Amino acid sequence: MKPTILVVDDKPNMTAMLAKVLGKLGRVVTARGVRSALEALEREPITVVLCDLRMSDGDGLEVLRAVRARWPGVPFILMTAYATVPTAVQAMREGAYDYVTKPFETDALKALVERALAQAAVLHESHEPRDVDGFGAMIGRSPAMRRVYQLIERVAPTDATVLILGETGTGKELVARAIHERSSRAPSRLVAVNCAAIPRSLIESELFGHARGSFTGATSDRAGLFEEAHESTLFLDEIGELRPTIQAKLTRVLEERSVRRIGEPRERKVDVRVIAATHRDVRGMVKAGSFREDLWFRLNVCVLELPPLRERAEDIPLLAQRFLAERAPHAGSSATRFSDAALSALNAYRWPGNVRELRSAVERAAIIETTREITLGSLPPEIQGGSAAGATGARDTELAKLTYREAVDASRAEASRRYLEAVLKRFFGDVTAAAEHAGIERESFYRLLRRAGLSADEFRK
Ligand SMILES: Nc1ncnc2c1ncn2[C@@H]1O[C@H](COP(=O)(O)OP(=O)(O)OP(=O)(O)O)[C@@H](O)[C@H]1O
Repeated sequence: MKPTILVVDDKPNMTAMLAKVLGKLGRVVTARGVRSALEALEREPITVVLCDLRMSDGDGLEVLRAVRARWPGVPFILMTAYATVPTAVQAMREGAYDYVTKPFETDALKALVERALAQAAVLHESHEPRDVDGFGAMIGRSPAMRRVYQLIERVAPTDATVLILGETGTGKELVARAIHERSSRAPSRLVAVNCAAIPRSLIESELFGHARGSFTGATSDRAGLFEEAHESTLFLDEIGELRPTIQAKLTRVLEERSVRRIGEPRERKVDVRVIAATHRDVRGMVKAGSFREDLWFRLNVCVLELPPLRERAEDIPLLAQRFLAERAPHAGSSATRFSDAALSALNAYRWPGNVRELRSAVERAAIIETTREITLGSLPPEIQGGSAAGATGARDTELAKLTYREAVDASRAEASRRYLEAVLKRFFGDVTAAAEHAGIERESFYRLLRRAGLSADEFRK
């Protein structure tokens, strides 16, 4: 549902200007005074109110009081001249979301309204969640996931920058796609980039583009991903991996809404909605000085946190069942359900690789299993855990059910995971050092980690 912004001012040129500026963020409804503002609030659902203080038929504070009393979830922003700032402070005490002093910068006002819209989305989330099993490609019916779905619905139609936080494999990319698909930018392709997978020396040119000859290897002019995502959405995954210099440049692009290719003096306007994601603790990084505070302020307009799978264990059987139903036919398996022991092992496991790890565990089990029921023995050893049936003896009989190729592939995957864990442990989660030691490119190392459902973070603690 598109958010509705109510703009209240008795000067027609002001309402017209604001309607134009805020039109990108949602539907704008205008009112010329206190009475017509209250009528609009009665008439239709309003998401955010932006209201002048002094109007010919009364005072903005009257509107504020009515909003606080009857629509308490609707953020209220007061517009005021410098001379009346004490009244604005009074308005804040009475529960206004914020105030702006006239004359104001339109960009700053837009950013403020965006924040208020995001706040309205968060408040809305506390309303009764609908009873659903999933949302688009996302599966899950836990209250935590239903809140995520509601937030997606609320922020999608706004142009607000969104930051998605969550451990590896929690579905950050799925969320980014869901937001894009529900936005007015959906007809254009979402441009996605994993910042950790691009070599450090290339990331600046990859994002912002370059002019021919601007560095060795720049043999032709090249547009960056920001330009490629013009009029669409740019998904910046693993944003916590960006170096401070790139963070600074990114902040500037978000502020100015224009990019400068490396080696080019001119600015190019871009209309891009940014959705960023990271599995890192950015708040901690800001405190530690490794993530720029100004970029954090730009990104935290709307923060969407995805819970780790172990904190929404009620979703595990549902996810496992769906993944099995999807996979079994392709794997030539007749398995349609899980044994009780297998289900309780799935429920008890910690899932450091979250949904991605669950999906690959189920897919692997579907290949191994020859009966109609996935048994404990078909699950990866770390998931079988300490349970007696999961002891090595049982594994050999399971192994014997496989073809040679399946058995070797499964052991290779296991050996790879054990090796990755061991080197990450040795280098305390420092991927660059671990990859160098392993003799593998950093990007390939990340790919292997993903495949194994591992996160370097686990080893940093
Ligand atoms: N709620 C969910 N329902 C169904 N599938 C999911 C869900 N969450 C994640 N997945 C699946 O898990 C895998 C990982 O998801 P995704 O790539 O979105 O995670 P991520 O958080 O972006 O991971 P990373 O931080 O490693 O990039 C994908 O195969 C995705 O389809």
